[in-house]
Amino acid sequence: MLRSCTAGLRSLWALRGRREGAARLSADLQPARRLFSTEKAVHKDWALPNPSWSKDLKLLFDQFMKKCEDGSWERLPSCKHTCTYKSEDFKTYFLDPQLVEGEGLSQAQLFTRGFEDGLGFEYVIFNNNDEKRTVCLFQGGPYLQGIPGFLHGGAIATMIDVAFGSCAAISGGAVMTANLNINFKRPVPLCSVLVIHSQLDKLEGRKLFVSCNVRSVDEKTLYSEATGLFIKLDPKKSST
Ligand SMILES: CCCCCCCCCCCCCCCC(=O)SCCNC(=O)CCNC(=O)[C@H](O)C(C)(C)COP(=O)(O)OP(=O)(O)OC[C@H]1O[C@@H](n2cnc3c(N)ncnc32)[C@H](O)[C@@H]1OP(=O)(O)O
Repeated sequence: MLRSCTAGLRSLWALRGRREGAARLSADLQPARRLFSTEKAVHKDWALPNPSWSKDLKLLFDQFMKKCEDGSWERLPSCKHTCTYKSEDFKTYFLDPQLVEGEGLSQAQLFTRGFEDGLGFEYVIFNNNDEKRTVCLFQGGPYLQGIPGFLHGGAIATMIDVAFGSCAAISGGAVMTANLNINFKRPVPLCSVLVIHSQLDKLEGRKLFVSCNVRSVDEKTLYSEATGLFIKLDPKKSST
């Protein structure tokens, strides 16, 4: 497995630079764009297949895109730079403009999108609004290694947080993680594809309780289970 990962690494480096092409604006993005209302049309969407995606990831992606056809599911676009966090919604809560658009932040980018193709976090999230749940398809690349040959627990936690964040934001708007609890049940082989099923369990005032399980592509292996608490930011409170 590691050998194929290393071989993949060589071809991945060859792909450097390809991702900075023109923005892809396809019709299937339109429903999800409602969440990202302040996004400029020029931002590239990273939650789309690239040559580093494994056959398994592409297959699952296609299956979920089919589910989007009747409108029950939607694919969430993903930006590398600030379109999510610089949204007007978040500015409301961070009254000090330095925090969201200070000069020192010109290089800021979303942590999970900061790697070259295939080396770090490759993922896409699909949302089912009626059922208040999301499915995140995630391929963890070689730069996310923890113990040799396996994904770092922090990388898994990060992906769970992102999946939870999306699930909670759909119901709560501008939310932040207050608590995460993860049970790591099996080590995850590096470069494998994971399916993270998240759901909103309870909404209690500003508190959104979410849970998820992390499984293999064939759903037979349960790698992790987690719960989280997200808090809808209160416009009357400044978070600074
Ligand atoms: C519209 C835009 C869409 C955008 C589309 C986004 C797509 C998304 C994709 C990316 C997704 C990335 C996902 C990364 C997400 C982070 O990485 S966020 C960064 C990590 N988190 C933080 O830094 C948060 C730090 N903590 C804080 O700032 C504050 O504690 C919080 C969470 C904002 C809450 O503060 P607060 O608003 O003052 O709330 P507070 O009154 O203290 O508590 C409210 C209630 O929650 C309870 N509570 C608060 N904290 C806890 C806790 N830890 N445990 C238990 N209960 C708690 C309180 O007891 C209280 O309960 P009640 O008394 O109401 O019953």
